[in-house]
Amino acid sequence: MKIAIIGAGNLGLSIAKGLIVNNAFTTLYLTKRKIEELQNYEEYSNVTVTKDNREAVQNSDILVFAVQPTQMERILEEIKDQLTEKHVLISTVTGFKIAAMEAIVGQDQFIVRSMPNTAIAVGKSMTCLCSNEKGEKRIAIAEAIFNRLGTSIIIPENKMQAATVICASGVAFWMRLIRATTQGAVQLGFDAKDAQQLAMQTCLGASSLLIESGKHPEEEIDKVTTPRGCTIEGLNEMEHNGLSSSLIKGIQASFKKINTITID
Ligand SMILES: NC(=O)C1=CN([C@@H]2O[C@H](COP(=O)(O)OP(=O)(O)OC[C@H]3O[C@@H](n4cnc5c(N)ncnc54)[C@H](O)[C@@H]3O)[C@@H](O)[C@H]2O)C=CC1
Ligand SMILES: O=C(O)[C@@H]1CCC=N1
Repeated sequence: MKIAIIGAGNLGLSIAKGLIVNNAFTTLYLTKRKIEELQNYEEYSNVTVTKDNREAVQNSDILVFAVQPTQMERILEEIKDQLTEKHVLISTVTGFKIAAMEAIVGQDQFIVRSMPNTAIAVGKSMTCLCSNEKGEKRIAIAEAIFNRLGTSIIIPENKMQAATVICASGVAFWMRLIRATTQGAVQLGFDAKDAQQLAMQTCLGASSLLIESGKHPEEEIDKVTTPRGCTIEGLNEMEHNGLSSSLIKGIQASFKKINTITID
């Protein structure tokens, strides 16, 4: 596959790392305004680093757009006359709807909207996908890419905003929970390194239990909470202080914010 990542910033480079580690491309173009920051990638013989989006589009089939929402319109305008039947456009751009892309490049393009997360760098992204009508014929290509770099599901476009919060912002939410657990472990006497390892691996174990068993979290919680034991004591104290409520309110705030970020 000849892939171009238009906008090799935080997410674009995470995708590039995942593609490189998994050897999942024939050629890879990385574009960015300040390409000096991408020097490390020039050592790969099949990776090209350039400021020239048009060169990247001309020499690639799969175009992954990973620019800020306010940059997307200009970039689509810049490359639209180069699009041919070989191209599949995969946008990761938050809040930028398929109709807005079609308004610029036309409906007769294979358009996929995706919402991956930065765990794509280590092949563990939860990615949500949807497409325009024409894109339905090639969404399988996007699925193949994202399944190689994690797990993907196809959802209706009207759920992409929610998917952004849960999957993309979600990485930051879980990181903060791991960080807070680490701080607690340090207070209980572990050094910082051990504390983080305990927090990370316990998080991975909890998640793996659910993924492999298909069970509800409360069923697993019941197995841990000894009556009158320390776990229920801690859990109830957390809930009295608003743990679940705080998370849910944060998710709502994040969701509402997306309505404004293409306008700022
Ligand atoms: N960071 C994340 O975890 C996620 C981000 N997203 C979305 O992906 C998009 C990118 O996000 P980030 O990587 O965080 O942003 P970023 O700001 O780190 O990356 C954007 C990149 O685009 C480059 N760029 C700007 N104008 C350009 C142009 N004309 N041609 C080529 N490159 C250009 C910038 O130099 C920058 O490196 C955003 O729309 C964001 O909402 C979606 C899911 C997760
Ligand atoms: O924070 C943001 O706006 C972007 C979208 C999801 C992750 N990062």
